[in-house]
Amino acid sequence: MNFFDKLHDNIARNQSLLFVGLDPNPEMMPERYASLDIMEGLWNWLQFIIAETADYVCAYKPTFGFYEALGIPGLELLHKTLKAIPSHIPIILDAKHSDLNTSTILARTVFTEWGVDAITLSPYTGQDHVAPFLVYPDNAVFILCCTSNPGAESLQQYPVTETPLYLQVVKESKNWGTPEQLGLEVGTNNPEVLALIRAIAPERLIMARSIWVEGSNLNQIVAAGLNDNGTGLIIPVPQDMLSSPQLSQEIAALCTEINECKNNINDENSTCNVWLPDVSVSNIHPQQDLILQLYDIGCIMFGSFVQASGATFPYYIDLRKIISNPQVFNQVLSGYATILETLNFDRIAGIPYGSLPTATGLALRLHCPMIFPRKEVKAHGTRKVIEGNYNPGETVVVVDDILISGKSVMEGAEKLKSAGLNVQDIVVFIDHEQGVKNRLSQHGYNSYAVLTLSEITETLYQAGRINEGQLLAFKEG
Ligand SMILES: O=P(O)(O)OC[C@H]1O[C@H](OP(=O)(O)OP(=O)(O)O)[C@H](O)[C@@H]1O
Ligand SMILES: O=C(O)c1cc(=O)[nH]c(=O)[nH]1
Repeated sequence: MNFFDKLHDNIARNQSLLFVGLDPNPEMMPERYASLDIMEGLWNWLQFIIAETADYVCAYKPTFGFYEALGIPGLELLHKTLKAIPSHIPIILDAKHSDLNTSTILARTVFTEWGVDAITLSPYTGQDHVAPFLVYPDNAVFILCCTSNPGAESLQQYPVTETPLYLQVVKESKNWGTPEQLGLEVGTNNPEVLALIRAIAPERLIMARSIWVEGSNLNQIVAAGLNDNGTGLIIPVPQDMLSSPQLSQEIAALCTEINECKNNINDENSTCNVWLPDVSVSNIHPQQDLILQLYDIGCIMFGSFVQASGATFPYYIDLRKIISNPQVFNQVLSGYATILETLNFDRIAGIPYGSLPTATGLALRLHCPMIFPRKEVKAHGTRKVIEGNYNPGETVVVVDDILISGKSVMEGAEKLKSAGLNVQDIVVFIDHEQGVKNRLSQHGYNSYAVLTLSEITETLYQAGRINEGQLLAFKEG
């Protein structure tokens, strides 16, 4: 089970948004363990914390640095601790790792050997450093975008008047991984900061930190951090509580308090206008995150472009770029897969060249053989029109990236039909609309699209990515 599902199962099972830090910090170890050898004292304390809290948490978060600081016995203690955590509870290793050369090996070690579910990472070394952790589909990362350290403010808030760096980190990191694989670590007790981040990242899981300082308003923090569905936020148990001999009673009470707070907010939908930024959250498209990422990686361009049909449009949609962004590519494949799973077929055919990587990805994801009709037949070699093996009479689903006039998919489908294959269903990522589906239907094809061009343009407009003039350019095509 992937991290996201495991976390949500546990939130539901324990009715808790709380996560507990499992930190063998000798300075915080309660007096009652002081007579023991230090490693034994820390181990007893950690076991006590797990036993007392396992029914009240959604996740555990061991901090790597505390274990490292104890040397070899510390690493042994980490392994014992990881093993002692009940297997249904997800583990977030707090490593804030950002050492480029070691990412690949550390990702493999923590995810495949240590059984860690998620890890915290620093963003400063960019996607290059995060990507090695995201090749494990069942695991996740939390990107540190903001801390409560006073000394960090001059960096985080820079430049004060425009988008401060911490919000830029949020925007940028959204391009690195899917909402299921990439969450945000947010250290603040300021609900305004949390609300600004939530407005930019409505779909991301937020791991709150540093909220338990004097004067914090729990209700405002929870209201600012929850997403539109009243979820998407996990909250730390205060460090002091973990030293208490009555830990289970105290954490149960805190859990109840947070749930009451959450339920009241969700019931009243009482997000407070005083600190909610002026961002419209109504009518958010379920694929908003993906649409914005496609725009941000340059798949949607403005300018005078000649189309395959010979017409000139004031824009061009270039979905070929997705292959260079594995996270985006993966989400695009999921969009297609949701439709393909409802259809019956023996093989998948991609339309060259743009859709060959997509068809390949889908063939691998759905464990289905692939073929493709060639664009041009070679004058050497086998001179085949269709590449790949197939048997006449089989049913083929055709996959292409975009329907503009529908000419390319129909030509491809005709080649497949000439070889004795049945083609009825055509699945594309974007339907340019303008009646092309009807045209395909008149030729006997059912067509399905993950997104329509108008859904994309409306979403980009609402999110402020394109202006009115650009919106009109799309509408008037
Ligand atoms: O509906 P249509 O009017 O046919 O336009 C859409 C087609 O155009 C593009 O391919 P293109 O011809 O640019 O070739 P490529 O994929 O090889 O780059 C795109 O990949 C579609 O297949
Ligand atoms: O050739 C076209 O018409 C065309 C292809 C494509 O990928 N995107 C687009 O906007 N037009």
